Amino acid sequence: MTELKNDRYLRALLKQPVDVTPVWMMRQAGRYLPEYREVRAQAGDFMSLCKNAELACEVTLQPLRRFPLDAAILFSDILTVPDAMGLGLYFEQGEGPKFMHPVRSYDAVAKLAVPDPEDSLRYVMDAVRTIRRELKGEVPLIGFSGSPWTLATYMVEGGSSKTFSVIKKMAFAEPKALHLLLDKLADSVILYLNAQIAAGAQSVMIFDSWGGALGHRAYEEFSLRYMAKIVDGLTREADGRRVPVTLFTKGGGQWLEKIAATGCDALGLDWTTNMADARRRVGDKVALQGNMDPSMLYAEPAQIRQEVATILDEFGEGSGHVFNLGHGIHLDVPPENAGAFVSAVHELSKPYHQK
Ligand SMILES: Cc1c2[nH]c(c1CCC(=O)O)Cc1[nH]c(c(CCC(=O)O)c1C)Cc1[nH]c(c(CCC(=O)O)c1C)Cc1[nH]c(c(C)c1CCC(=O)O)C2
Repeated sequence: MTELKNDRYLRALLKQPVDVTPVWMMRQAGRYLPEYREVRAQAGDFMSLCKNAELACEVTLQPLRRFPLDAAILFSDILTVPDAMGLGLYFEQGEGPKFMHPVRSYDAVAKLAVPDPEDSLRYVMDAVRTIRRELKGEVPLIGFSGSPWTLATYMVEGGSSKTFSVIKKMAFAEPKALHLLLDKLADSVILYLNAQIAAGAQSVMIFDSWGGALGHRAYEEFSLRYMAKIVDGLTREADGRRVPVTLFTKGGGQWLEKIAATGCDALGLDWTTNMADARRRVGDKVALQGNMDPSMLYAEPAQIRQEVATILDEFGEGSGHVFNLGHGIHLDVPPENAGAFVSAVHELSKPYHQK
């Protein structure tokens, strides 16, 4: 195995000393980069890009050529898992992801099988292996998955939703069906992430993008419980190093203590949470990732720099902070502004690591 040249992202997740605060951006590979749009056009559609290991590797590396990011994230999607379960994923222009066969009854859930990651999801593992090889130890590679609840929202609703009325109806009128679905998804995600780790992912992140749509008791019952099951089932060491796990519930600020108690290594924060409060509440247990509002990247570089300075100051001295946006980068952000963000984190964070 090639030695890792820059490991500050992994070190910060384990709260080990670093020289500067590491930074990466959710959705750092994507449509805001002209070079991505070019490769995407070459591939045809988005899923063909995900299924081509060489092209998926190419777009993973694109943002790293432009900016001194401290981690690469696998180019893929959370919806590969339900697709492998046979739901027929497709993307409608301008409307986001859709499923041909949504799952809406106990019987439909009972028929779903847990996918073998080295079979129907082999293209993802091939992408991980290719990216690891091409990274040549420059920075660590992050693998990822959706949370069972977030995956289930797409599978039951049939696509994106604003109200989540179909899945909430299932949650409260037919809870047995939803629990069976969430349990199968948790098993699928454990196999999927462990296969990514075996293929070379050095850290994994679980995106619970829609956990914040649940009430506080429902969040524990339908989302947190299944993420905890996944944390318990994950391989936590590879190549003689710990494989840190980050849980990100968007809109989950009120549940930080409970999320930290799952045994994960780090929490992803969106921009609605104050970093100083978060550190006070859970900073002795877990590292924190986040949390600039992605819309701040529309501002002038000087203002972006000021916002970075404020968030660094909120976190304060010492390790345990991975800088990021509070959610994915918007597709119409000028790439130069993303560059100003990344440089600001490295330049302004030095004094916080000098003890
Ligand atoms: C909810 C969710 C999805 N996918 C994902 C989530 C969880 C994170 C979040 O909350 O944003 C996760 C995801 N999707 C993608 C990544 C790649 C890695 C990265 O750079 O962070 C990751 C980590 C690529 C992508 N996934 C998608 C794109 C755009 C595809 C394109 O090129 O047209 C990319 C770069 C497609 C996708 N896939 C999904 C949506 C809502 C969309 C956007 C649809 C649209 O805007 O048309 C589902």
